[in-house]
Amino acid sequence: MDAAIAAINDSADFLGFIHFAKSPRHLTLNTMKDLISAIRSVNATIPLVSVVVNPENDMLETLRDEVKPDLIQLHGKETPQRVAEIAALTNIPLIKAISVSEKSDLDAASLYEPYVEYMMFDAKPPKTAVLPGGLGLSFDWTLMRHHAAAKPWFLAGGLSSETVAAAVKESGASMLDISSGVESAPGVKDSALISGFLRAAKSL
Ligand SMILES: O=C(O)c1ccccc1N[C@@H]1O[C@H](COP(=O)(O)O)[C@@H](O)[C@H]1O
Repeated sequence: MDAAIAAINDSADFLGFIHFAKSPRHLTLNTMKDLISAIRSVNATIPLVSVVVNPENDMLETLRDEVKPDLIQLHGKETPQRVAEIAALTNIPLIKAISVSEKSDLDAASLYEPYVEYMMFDAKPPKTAVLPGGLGLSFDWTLMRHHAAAKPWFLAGGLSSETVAAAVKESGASMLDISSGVESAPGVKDSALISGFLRAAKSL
């Protein structure tokens, strides 16, 4: 909660919460529900995002009916058809994350755009990685330069207050997403790092 308050005080535009058991940032749906409710009692307007990976319908129904985030971020290998189903099932605006290591990884993005509010482009994890994101890995940001997008998109992966200026310059991103770059240890958000990142990003 302290990190969320720090981010709100430093004018973050979104807050995200991870539901993925293998992650050091994992929150149960009950904990996420309580946290979302607590944050809404101090700030009713900041959009709150539940981050999930290849979710089953029963979990999505719990998100929709109990957790009630403003957005759901899909950070797995969901196909465009599955994203369409999730949009219809939840009626909650979606963010679809795409893993990128080369230009051709961007080709599929347009297939998702009819069903989502935002796209996200994150570094492709190594095959051996346990997590699909949150690894602090970046990709060649210049790949985004000529990407023709019909929906607004976030740049994610390996961002920090040190890298953000180059990331924005090279990618042309206007929306950024950060996780491990504002942590003092895996899963431990650091208010000073959050402030430093938001100051650096908003000064660009
Ligand atoms: O952070 C995690 O543990 C995680 C687990 C499962 C799916 C996504 C996850 N993180 C997301 O990955 C990107 C980039 O993170 P980073 O800045 O490179 O650490 C971001 O959207 C996280 O929310």
